[in-house]
Amino acid sequence: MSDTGGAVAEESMFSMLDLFILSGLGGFAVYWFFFKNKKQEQPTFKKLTVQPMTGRDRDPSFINKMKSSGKNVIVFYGSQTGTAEEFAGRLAKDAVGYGMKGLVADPEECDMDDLQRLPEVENSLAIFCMATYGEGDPTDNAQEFNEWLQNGDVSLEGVKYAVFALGNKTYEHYNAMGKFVDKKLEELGGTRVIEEDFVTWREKFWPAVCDHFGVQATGDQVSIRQYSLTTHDDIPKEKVYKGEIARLGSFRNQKPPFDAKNPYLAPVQVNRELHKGGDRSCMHIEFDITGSKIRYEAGDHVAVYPVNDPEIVEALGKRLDIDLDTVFTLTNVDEYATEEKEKEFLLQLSSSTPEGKQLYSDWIIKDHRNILAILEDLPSIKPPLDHICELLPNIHITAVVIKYETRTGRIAKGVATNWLALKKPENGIKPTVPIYVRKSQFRLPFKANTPVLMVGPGTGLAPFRGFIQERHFAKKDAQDYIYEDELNDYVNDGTLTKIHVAFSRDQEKKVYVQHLMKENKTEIWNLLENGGHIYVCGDARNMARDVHELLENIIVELGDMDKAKAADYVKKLQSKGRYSCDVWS
Ligand SMILES: Cc1cc2nc3c(=O)[nH]c(=O)nc-3n(C[C@H](O)[C@H](O)[C@H](O)COP(=O)(O)O)c2cc1C
Repeated sequence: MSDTGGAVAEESMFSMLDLFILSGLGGFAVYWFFFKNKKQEQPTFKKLTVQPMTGRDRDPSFINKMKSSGKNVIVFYGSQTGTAEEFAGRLAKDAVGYGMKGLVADPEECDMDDLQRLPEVENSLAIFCMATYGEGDPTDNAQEFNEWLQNGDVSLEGVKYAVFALGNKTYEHYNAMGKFVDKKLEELGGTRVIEEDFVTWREKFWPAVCDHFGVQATGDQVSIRQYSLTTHDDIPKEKVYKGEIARLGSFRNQKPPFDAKNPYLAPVQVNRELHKGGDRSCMHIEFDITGSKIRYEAGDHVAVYPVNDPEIVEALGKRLDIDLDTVFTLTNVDEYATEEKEKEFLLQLSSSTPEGKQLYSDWIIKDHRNILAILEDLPSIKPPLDHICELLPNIHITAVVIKYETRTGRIAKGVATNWLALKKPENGIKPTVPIYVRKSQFRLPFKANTPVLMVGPGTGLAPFRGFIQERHFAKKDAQDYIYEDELNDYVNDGTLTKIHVAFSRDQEKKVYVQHLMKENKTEIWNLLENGGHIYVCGDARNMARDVHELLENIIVELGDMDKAKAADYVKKLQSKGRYSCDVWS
């Protein structure tokens, strides 16, 4: 196979769709690689069930685990918000259709030195589903693996691997982590190659595995669903998970250290509106972390685990005739659609053909159909409850309350923000929210008097408040002018030299940060030449790109350089930590 270039796609609702049938969907920008050597040996193919390896049955030797459970495919994931983890689960399940046995593993819970021993398992294959964050950084659970690869003093001779990278094209360091893992594994001994979006990738992947091992697929159209429902009415309430992330009872019995798998139930101290009118809402929320031993530094990220809108959950239960208090465990199922037409439609929707991708983009993405909307519009579809639970959307954090009308006339609401909006302290009672803190590279320069330029439209202002407060301590139109009084105070006391505000939502005069930067180009150039730092926070898709382009243009004009030299100048700023971006799309 060869590298075909150009991965695709936007953020999506991938998780919902596969729900009904098939192999994945075009949804994520995916970059993948695969080995190319052909071997003749025959693997032993048996039927299997896939079990995730969790912290509870922790044996850091995944080789022992593979041997004892008879698995020959191990799928590692580097995941922050669950997408890569979900992909890993799907790939491990896929293996069934090809008579192989799959195991999902979190690199953080494994001794990665064991990778050298993979050839001890007959016909073995390691797949890596890796997401990228920040400035090409690994996810939290892949940090150690990243360092292990960087040290790179092992031989992976004989290790067959495939890397499947998850990312988003709007970021400069597109799929950096996946690319790095692939490159490193190859340097250490492995091989591969192909690059595609997930739908196409998955279709080509398993035939390629069969080809590699010189065997044939079973030919059966294996349903992706592995599990059916067994309900229980004899399990005591305290033995049932009620939203805890990993440890049963961890919400009742809170123990530090707090992290992604053990979030802290932080009391909401303040929840107030920042906009001074209009119908948009931007929340300011303060969590009390006293006594939690959580360390927060300006620039770090706070992650929140929200709960789904009870109205949607209730409607889903009703639509599927499910008692939502059911306690259940899982084992295998088949088809869900009884109407042949609806089945055909879903098959087309999830196919890798251009028409399938177009339909997906139109019917799912542009119409903003969530799980409930899909089920409402395709009445013959009856997936089991456990599958729905597996596929509920992941968490995204923003302080602007998301609510809009879709093309089908439904009101779509952001899960996290609408849930958070209700978390208001009242009469001395503070509602709690499961959170954890993720360290970031977004930091003020060490020297307190280094000049800095901070570009942060909208909620991009958030980390800068932390920065300004830090400096403040060291020193000892608009409806959406958020934190106006606070910022003016900082100008008055000299913590900030200047504030330029742009109101892009102003109907008459739309001003963007880019315009203001252009107007103040001399000031920016002087700041750069005097060792200043630039920070950009907020929208990655347009704003951060435009700002980058604009910086280069300012340098071309005032630094009297050609475009290539200016680009170089900016690269140097980045590598010296003088130009940092914390952006999202
Ligand atoms: C704050 C943030 C930063 C990101 N940075 C990058 C990046 O630098 N490069 C990239 O290719 N994708 C980037 N992404 C996209 C994610 O890698 C992508 O959404 C991925 O599917 C997330 O996988 P996960 O849910 O398993 O964590 C970023 C996403 C967020 C929310």
